[in-house]
Amino acid sequence: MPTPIVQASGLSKTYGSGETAITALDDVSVDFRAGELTAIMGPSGSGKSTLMHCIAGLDRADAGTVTIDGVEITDLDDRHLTELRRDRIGFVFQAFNLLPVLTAEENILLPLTIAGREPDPEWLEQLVTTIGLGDRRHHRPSELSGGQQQRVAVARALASRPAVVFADEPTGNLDSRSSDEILGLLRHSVDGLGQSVVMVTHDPHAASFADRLLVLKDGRIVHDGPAGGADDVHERLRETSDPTPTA
Ligand SMILES: Nc1ncnc2c1ncn2[C@@H]1O[C@H](COP(=O)(O)OP(=O)(O)OP(=O)(O)O)[C@@H](O)[C@H]1O
Repeated sequence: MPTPIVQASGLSKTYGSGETAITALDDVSVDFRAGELTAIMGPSGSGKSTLMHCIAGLDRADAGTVTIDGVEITDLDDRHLTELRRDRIGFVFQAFNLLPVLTAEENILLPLTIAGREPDPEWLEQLVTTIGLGDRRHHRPSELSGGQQQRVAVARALASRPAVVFADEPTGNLDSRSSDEILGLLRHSVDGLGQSVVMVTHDPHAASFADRLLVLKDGRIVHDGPAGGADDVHERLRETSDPTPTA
């Protein structure tokens, strides 16, 4: 078995203290393999964002360890953690977070520009071709549709050829057609470009694009298996939800 690209072990995180304390993560251990698209689902408040933020080095867990691409991030100081995030991790959020004064292509290159790194021209061309913007690569975000803006955000996340891309509700702001384009793009980034993606979503249809489905509940993983189709995802969510109260 190849070494996982992300390994999390014994992650726990509690917000607040005393009677009002909330356990957002309760001793979670999970590995993410390279070359896979994983969907993380679960009810509101089940700990999805907290898990993603802790494994992506955006937040620190109270206990446990996280290793990304062979580097244990738990021990890194803030400066090295920032560098690792910049160089080895791609992020896609629900809000596209593009800089309005830059063109699409400049936005894609921004993380490399900030890092003082030269883009790999072949990779850049492949990305721009993949997101299918054509001449619009020189347009500003305000001149692009929401779906096009998110395609730019996906290309930006992939620009540094990261070890892993974390996507938090990447289709939350999009209509169904644009959503499918973004999900197809994330799928292609895995199948065609050899990338690894971990995606938080509320949408069973979005999760059906994944290879693997994790379901969280009360800060614990209650299901881990192949994603299957949207009906299978619905069924896994039903199985892991609270039983309907019978009065
Ligand atoms: N900064 C915070 N301060 C206090 N409690 C928090 C904080 N962030 C999250 N929580 C709590 O931790 C628990 C897990 O939150 P988290 O945002 O990880 O859940 P989620 O599954 O991503 O929810 P959603 O689907 O609504 O985004 C929730 O009970 C939430 O209220």
